[in-house]
Amino acid sequence: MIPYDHNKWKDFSKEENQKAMKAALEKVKEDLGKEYPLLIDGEEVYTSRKLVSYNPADKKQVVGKVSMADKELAEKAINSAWKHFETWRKWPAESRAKILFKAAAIIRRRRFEFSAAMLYESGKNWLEADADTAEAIDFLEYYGRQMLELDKGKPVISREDEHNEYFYQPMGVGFIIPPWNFPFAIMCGTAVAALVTGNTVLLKPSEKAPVISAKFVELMREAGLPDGVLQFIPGDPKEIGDYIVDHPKIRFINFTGSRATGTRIFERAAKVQKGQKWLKRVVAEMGGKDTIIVDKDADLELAAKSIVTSAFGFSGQKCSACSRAVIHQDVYNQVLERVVEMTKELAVGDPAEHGTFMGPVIDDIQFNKIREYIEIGKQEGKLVAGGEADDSKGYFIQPTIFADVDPNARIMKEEIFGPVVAFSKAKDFEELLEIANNTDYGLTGALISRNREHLDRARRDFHVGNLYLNRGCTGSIVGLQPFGGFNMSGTDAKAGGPDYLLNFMEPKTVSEWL
Ligand SMILES: NC(=O)c1ccc[n+]([C@@H]2O[C@H](COP(=O)([O-])OP(=O)(O)OC[C@H]3O[C@@H](n4cnc5c(N)ncnc54)[C@H](O)[C@@H]3O)[C@@H](O)[C@H]2O)c1
Ligand SMILES: N[C@@H](CCC=O)C(=O)O
Repeated sequence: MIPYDHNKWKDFSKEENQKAMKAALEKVKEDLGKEYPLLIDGEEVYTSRKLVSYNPADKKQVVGKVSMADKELAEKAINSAWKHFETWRKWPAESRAKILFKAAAIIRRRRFEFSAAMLYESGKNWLEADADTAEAIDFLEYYGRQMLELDKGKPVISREDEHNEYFYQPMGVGFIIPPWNFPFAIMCGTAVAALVTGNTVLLKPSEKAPVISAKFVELMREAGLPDGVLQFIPGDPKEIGDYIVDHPKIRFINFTGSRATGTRIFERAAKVQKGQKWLKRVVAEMGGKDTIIVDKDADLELAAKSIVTSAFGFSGQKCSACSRAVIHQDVYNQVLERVVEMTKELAVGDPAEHGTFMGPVIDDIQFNKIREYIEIGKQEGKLVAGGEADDSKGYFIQPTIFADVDPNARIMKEEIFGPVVAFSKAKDFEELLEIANNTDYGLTGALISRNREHLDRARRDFHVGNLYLNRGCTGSIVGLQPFGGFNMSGTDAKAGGPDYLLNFMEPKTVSEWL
């Protein structure tokens, strides 16, 4: 087998890629408004209640309608998943991995189509959508190979008359709860990690991006995933979320999303329910309040570029987004001016247009929340760019910068999840680090510096799960930068890393007296 290699992003300066993307956007347009079923026990189920998915760049355009599960259907899905666990867990690891490799191959052949579907549903621009599709392929290829390795177990010591073994086995039925912002990559990665390890799962997609999940389910079936292994149960999280999390027959939960939902799930899952025979395992990857710090001797052009791309890529709707820029006082004005200059050049508009840097935010809820934070920002700092918002057609917010913000201000501490970055000044490197570490979170961060001693200090003392030196703080790649954060950013499961699959397996020791 060829070794794992990260899928390179498409170069949209090439005419062939531009043509392919335009053709895919036209093709996918024909599918807009289509209805998608649930998948329970291998059967497609259409229900009368639907999640209606709208294009955030054109809120009248319906992307698709996805059937909704209720508690009764969720119960059916749990029972079916246990039934099929009995066969799936015995499949050879290699056969399970081959389904992932096949799925990756199908996506590669239809790459632009998946990206186009995501663009309509989530408002990602061409490059962000392509990177999301590439990451989904990476997860499939990487986890498939990781499983083949894990299947060998780990060596333990035997004795003369005693043979000892240590290996990993699947756990049972898992509940997969992805966010909407990496609607393909994270949804696919969190699901297939649990599947390739031999578990059966219930996948409840985000209500804000159910269509791309429905397409993923079609894809996995096409790739040969047997019936009943993946139960697809979109629905209202308020109606079925707690019910499934609390259910005594759920063995583990793989959640990615906000701190509020993650901590709720973590607490509820800790309670042992009547009839429950295990302690539930919970992976909860949550939010961030990520900082780029700039040292006095830094490459200032690199600093400005890193801040702009990390703060405003995909309208700041990444858990890794730079929402705080903390700059050494000696270079503060220069960096701020350059960032404002670059920001004013960003193309904001319809993501379907080639060349758009920033599309809309996902929906009215996020739109209103971000606008509220912009108002708070006006009290807490000096608005030096953006601040305007327009929801007449889609949910557009201009890239926004606040200067001279106190390190303890709300916009410096709370996750906004939108195109808003706050600037603070620090007197020396100690203070840069101190401010960087002053939130409840600990997901990503970056230091721009030419000082080797400071780079080494940051490596040890900048308390984030993903630290970047002399580059921006977004854009982790499967197998290259395993991803996950400290503190209130979650359980640090490190998606796309060599330890991730262990979250969905239990190690077993077998000792035989000879
Ligand atoms: N750390 C990471 O790797 C990572 C990656 C992507 C996004 N995020 C974070 O995710 C958040 C944005 O995503 P979001 O808006 O989809 O988050 P969210 O918490 O609103 O929703 C996440 C998922 O949880 C579900 N959910 C909501 N209530 C539930 C309940 N009671 N029981 C079960 N499921 C429930 C939702 O339907 C959705 O599928 C941000 O905070 C972002 O930082 C983190
Ligand atoms: N892994 C992504 C962030 C995922 C969260 O939104 C990045 O590194 O930018």
